Amino acid sequence: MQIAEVPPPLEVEPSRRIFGLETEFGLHVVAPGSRPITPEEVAGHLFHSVVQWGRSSNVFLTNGSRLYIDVGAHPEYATAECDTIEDLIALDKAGERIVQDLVAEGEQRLREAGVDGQIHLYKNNTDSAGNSYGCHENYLLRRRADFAGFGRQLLPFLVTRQIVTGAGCITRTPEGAHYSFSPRADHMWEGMSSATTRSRPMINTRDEPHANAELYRRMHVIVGDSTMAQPTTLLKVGSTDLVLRLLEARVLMPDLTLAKEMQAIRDVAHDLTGQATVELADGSRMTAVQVQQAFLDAVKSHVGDVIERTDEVDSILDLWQRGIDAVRTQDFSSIDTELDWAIKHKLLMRYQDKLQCELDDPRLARLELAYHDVSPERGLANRMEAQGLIRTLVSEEAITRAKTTAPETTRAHLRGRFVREALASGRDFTVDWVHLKFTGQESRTVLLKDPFRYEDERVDMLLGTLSQ
Ligand SMILES: Nc1ncnc2c1ncn2[C@@H]1O[C@H](COP(=O)(O)OP(=O)(O)OP(=O)(O)O)[C@@H](O)[C@H]1O
Ligand SMILES: [Mg+2]
Repeated sequence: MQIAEVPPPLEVEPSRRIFGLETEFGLHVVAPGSRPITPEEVAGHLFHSVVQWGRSSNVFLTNGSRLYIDVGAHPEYATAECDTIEDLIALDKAGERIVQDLVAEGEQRLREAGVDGQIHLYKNNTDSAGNSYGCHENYLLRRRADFAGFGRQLLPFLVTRQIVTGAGCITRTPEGAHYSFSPRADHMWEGMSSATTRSRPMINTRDEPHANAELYRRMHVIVGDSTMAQPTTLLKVGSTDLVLRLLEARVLMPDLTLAKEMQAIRDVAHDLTGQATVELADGSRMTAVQVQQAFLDAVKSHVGDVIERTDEVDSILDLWQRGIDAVRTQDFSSIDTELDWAIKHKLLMRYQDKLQCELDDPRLARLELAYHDVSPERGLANRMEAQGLIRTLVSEEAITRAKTTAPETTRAHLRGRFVREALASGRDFTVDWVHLKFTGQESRTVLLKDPFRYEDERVDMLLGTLSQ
């Protein structure tokens, strides 16, 4: 394999970061009276058109993102590298639209195969069989960072951030049902490790930076819930980014190391009052509200020095504080159009009241599921957004553009251009996060080790060969 010479990395401001979100979607068919049908068969029909143009069920799109079928027949969409949270939200929402666009043809092909059914795609974290699937967050870090130390300091933050950024869920137990902050919390097995399947950790430490490994690492956070409401995504990624910025600047942070992370994440999830305490390594106890407030205070005290004040930083801090206050005061009205768990809680309480039923009533379970349906018509979150009941941060035009166009200020721009022009030319090609190549012996592989570089002569030359 010939590899074109790699240019030196760009000098970028230390505050610039690359973000990416990976989402696994739940796939479900409603086909009463039909023959048995496996998830693999449904996934095959759903991805038929993708395989037609991409010759694989694992493709990169013109928006720089990756779309594929993961184990367990879950469609997965991994956003392209973004260097702003606004781009990330637009690309994340674009992913919902992209998978939903496959549904009509998938249903048509199902009918041809003798199954008259509706395909539903859910951006949620558990299925009815109790399996859990995730939304993974990726944050670029500088290599000199003390990765393990950062992870340890980040864990108390990740364990407790669910009180603001959780998706909310009805938890059923032998003693009855209750509402919890996070559907993902019960499915985490350990704090940090390099395995995702065997023992599901909150931070995956596998060292695969998808970038120049001498300069960068990728923090792969797998404890988060999939978020529907755009402000929840902003807060989830934005607050984590701000805490990482403090760690990178090595400012003194309170030591909130937890004694038992797994116990803590479950206790916090199941206590909507925010009063349950977690045990710290030094034997003291704090509530989740106090832990989150300590992180928020640390961040606030460095706005103006370590953290540059921007409108976005202000809106993250404002929502973060309102979220904590809502749990502390048990008055959720100031966040119930912005934070998923509170939006869903309000919706479910209203229907429970109307139906005069218990919380474990199947009609409420259906409502909860419908919240996560990515269909614009059937999905409740989407319909609530359209009615102004859920706040949005990016325009529908920006989301539509993000379905086909990559962010302009990261490596994804080069990948998007390459995929677009290669598809138009009909030449076979292979692409991943760091490589671009036309298939064939004579073609060079372009190695894109710098995720911040969005212009590159080698890519121009490679694409120039198309017109020769
Ligand atoms: N250098 C980087 N820093 C941070 N995020 C990155 C970087 N390069 C790529 N990403 C993001 O990481 C995510 C990678 O998703 P993908 O599902 O392909 O990866 P993976 O976690 O490596 O693998 P898998 O899911 O197959 O185990 C994407 O969202 C992408 O935008
Ligand atoms: Mg992945």
